[in-house]
Amino acid sequence: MAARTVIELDSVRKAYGDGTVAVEELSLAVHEHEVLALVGPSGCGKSTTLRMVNRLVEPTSGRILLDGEDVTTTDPVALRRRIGYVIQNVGLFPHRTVEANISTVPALLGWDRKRTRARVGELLDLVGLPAATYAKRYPHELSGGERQRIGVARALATDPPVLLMDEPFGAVDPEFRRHLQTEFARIQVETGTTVVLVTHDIDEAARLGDRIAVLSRGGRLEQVASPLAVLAHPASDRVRDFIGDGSASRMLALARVQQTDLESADRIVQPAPAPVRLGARLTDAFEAVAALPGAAMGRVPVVGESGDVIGSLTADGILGALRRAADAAGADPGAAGAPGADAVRDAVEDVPGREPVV
Ligand SMILES: Nc1ncnc2c1ncn2[C@@H]1O[C@H](COP(=O)(O)OP(=O)(O)OP(=O)(O)O)[C@@H](O)[C@H]1O
Repeated sequence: MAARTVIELDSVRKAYGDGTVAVEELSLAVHEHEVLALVGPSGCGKSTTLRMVNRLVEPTSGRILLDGEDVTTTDPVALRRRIGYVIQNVGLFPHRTVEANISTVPALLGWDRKRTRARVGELLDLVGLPAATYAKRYPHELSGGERQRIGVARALATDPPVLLMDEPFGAVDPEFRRHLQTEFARIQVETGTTVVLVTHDIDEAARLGDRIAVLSRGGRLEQVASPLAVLAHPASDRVRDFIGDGSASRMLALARVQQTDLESADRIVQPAPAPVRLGARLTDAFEAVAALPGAAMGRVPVVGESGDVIGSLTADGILGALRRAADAAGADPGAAGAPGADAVRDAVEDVPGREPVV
């Protein structure tokens, strides 16, 4: 069954007062429960697009529908209660405690104290910051990453069906950013919230997005597809330029080890290296194969759900898996020069023990 469309942009255009065209004839549908990552170079209209959905910016022409209802005819205050909004640096109220910050919208909606307090506790648990420690703190008593998480908790307070996030992890250092991304992915799966995530970081988009929409300057939609399809088969030179190098490693992170990638377990050299699980990310399999000493002939055992060894994986198996992933994403993996195939070839080039790829 086709996913339900929650947000629909229909030929939306935004020209600012000074004549700058930020968004040009943009048509795009966001499906229920998905994370749609909106990416593109600086100034390509990502934030403008996001802010038109919750009416912080009014479109010049075109229509934006939320659950089939034209947002321009919806009361903006009522609209924003249905749409959570998280921005970089969060914008927490500095003189209010964490608890009061998260309670902002519930208070506007007239929730009683008991219900609000229970909800604050739930949300703090959800973002991994226990109420006993954090509820009474002020924003200046939190780290940047903690503030960011409170921003997410605040945006989710009334369980909005839609969450708009504008560079939500932009202000934190790379290592913690990764951690927040993992947390966010977990929370999104748990809540099922439909999310539009603006980022200029293709890795973040590939990691978190169910689909990626790539915009180019002037707010033109270049491609909207799954992360693998975008990485393996960029629709235009502008998309290819934006993705830049490194798409093989991103594809490794997105594809999984499947039964068809395996060879027999017979040739595993003893003592056997630590196994990889069927269904593991190719990144993990790649790292396991790359770490093998030469004597192991570049072969790791693969275990099934029961923990039994069901086969072995080599660098060529990983290459095959990447080609399959590229294939499934729409590229022609066999074609010389197909971006997926080239990227894959480069990715496995230095793995010890692999046969040369002909
Ligand atoms: N209020 C405004 N008045 C005039 N031009 C604006 C205004 N806001 C944004 N713009 C312009 O519209 C274009 C799109 O801006 P927008 O902020 O939507 O891009 P973006 O893709 O989110 O950029 P970034 O990644 O740098 O945040 C830019 O050229 C910007 O200068």
